[in-house]
Amino acid sequence: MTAQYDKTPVLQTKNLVKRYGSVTAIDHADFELYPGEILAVIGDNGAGKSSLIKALSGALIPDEGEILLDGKPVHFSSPMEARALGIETVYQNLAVSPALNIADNLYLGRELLKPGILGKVFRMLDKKEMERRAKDKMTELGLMTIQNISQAVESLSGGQRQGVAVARSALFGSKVVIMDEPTAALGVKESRRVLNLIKEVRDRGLPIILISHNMPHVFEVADRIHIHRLGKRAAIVTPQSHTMSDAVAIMTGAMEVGESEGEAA
Ligand SMILES: Nc1ncnc2c1ncn2[C@@H]1O[C@H](COP(=O)(O)OP(=O)(O)OP(=O)(O)O)[C@@H](O)[C@H]1O
Repeated sequence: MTAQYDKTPVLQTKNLVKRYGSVTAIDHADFELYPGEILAVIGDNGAGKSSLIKALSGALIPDEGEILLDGKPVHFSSPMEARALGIETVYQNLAVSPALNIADNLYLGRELLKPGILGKVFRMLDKKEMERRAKDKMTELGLMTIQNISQAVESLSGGQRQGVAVARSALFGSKVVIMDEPTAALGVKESRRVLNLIKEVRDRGLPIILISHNMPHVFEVADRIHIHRLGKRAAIVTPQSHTMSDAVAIMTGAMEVGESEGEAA
């Protein structure tokens, strides 16, 4: 799926504000994610990226401003509420349970149950169906180098674990997948796999917000790059319009991007 910038943004903020005492972590921030794109969010430490992403994933309640999903205002008071509307987040510290197997991890907290014989009270886990669907999703994403769906996650490499977390987000995220530093803890080869996986998820129709400090990774996979500075968007650039050093200069305030260039926030 190619990016559709003429459509209504899938996820958007208008004038979003979050203050912690005297610190304004989100300062009237505007943000747009369009269908079919990988949007990278970059910024210096403390620029407010995490706060913005937390607001979009329901982990933080903003003080002011609006969040719109498919053009309609939404109010999340917990990550569960955002998830219920199709916004899945893959956190940096990987919410996978090492002792459980791959299929169980994919369905953790959202287990499938067998139709109840004794009504809804004593329903059993539908292990077979969970394994079947997990296998389908892992195969679809090209992740079935992981041989056995009932393999414990603790026996997987860091990249494979990240793959399980990404597969889970692709399985349940019906609107948006947010990935927070997905390659931060990975080696070169494993990062490559995860980057390919991110592109695969985008190509299958789910837009992605990628938060990363890794400029080469950002410039490799992003369709657009949202540069955050001092609590709000400083610019939108693309890997074609700007270099990595331009992006760093915009992040630090050494370069300003003017409206006339048509790329400014
Ligand atoms: N829970 C909190 N309480 C008080 N201040 C906070 C809290 N969370 C964030 N901040 C402050 O808000 C500002 C933005 O922080 P945030 O973590 O969103 O930035 P970031 O761009 O994600 O940084 P990093 O790249 O270092 O993770 C910082 O000044 C930070 O100290």
